Amino acid sequence: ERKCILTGDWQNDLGSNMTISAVNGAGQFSGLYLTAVSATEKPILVSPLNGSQHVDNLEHPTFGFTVKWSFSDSTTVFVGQCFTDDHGKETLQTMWLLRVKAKSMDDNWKATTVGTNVFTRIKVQNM
Ligand SMILES: O=C(CCCC[C@@H]1SC[C@@H]2NC(=O)N[C@@H]21)NCCc1cc([N+](=O)[O-])ccc1O
Repeated sequence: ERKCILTGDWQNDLGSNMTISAVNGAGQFSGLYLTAVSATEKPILVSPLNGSQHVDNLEHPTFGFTVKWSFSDSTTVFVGQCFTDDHGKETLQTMWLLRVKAKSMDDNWKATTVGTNVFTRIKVQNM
């Protein structure tokens, strides 16, 4: 009964922020991701994301998206589900895979890390 469309601004437990644009009829979306943490010394920059969510049954839809990091040769894919509590508060429960560029095939085994992130909506303070 409570709908969860991913459009809007989100923050996760690491303090990273993401803005998801309009979700089209097919459930596809794009957006921007500003990570609060990184595993590289390079300056962190806003990075593009693309993904899709289920829109057939909007109750607690699953989704996935890919962040192509603009400041390092690495990629993260997030997959998860949107949950809405009895007060209408939405959370995104996700797991991610971060793939870094291995120097050689010998280093391929250690090039992917996994983790979880929970996102909540950033409420825009009204004046
Ligand atoms: O750090 C990044 C980009 C930001 C990832 C932020 C993550 S995404 C999941 C989690 N959730 C969230 O919000 N932020 C974090 N790329 C790896 C850099 C790197 C490291 C090594 N190395 O360590 O060897 C080698 C080559 C490399 O290119």
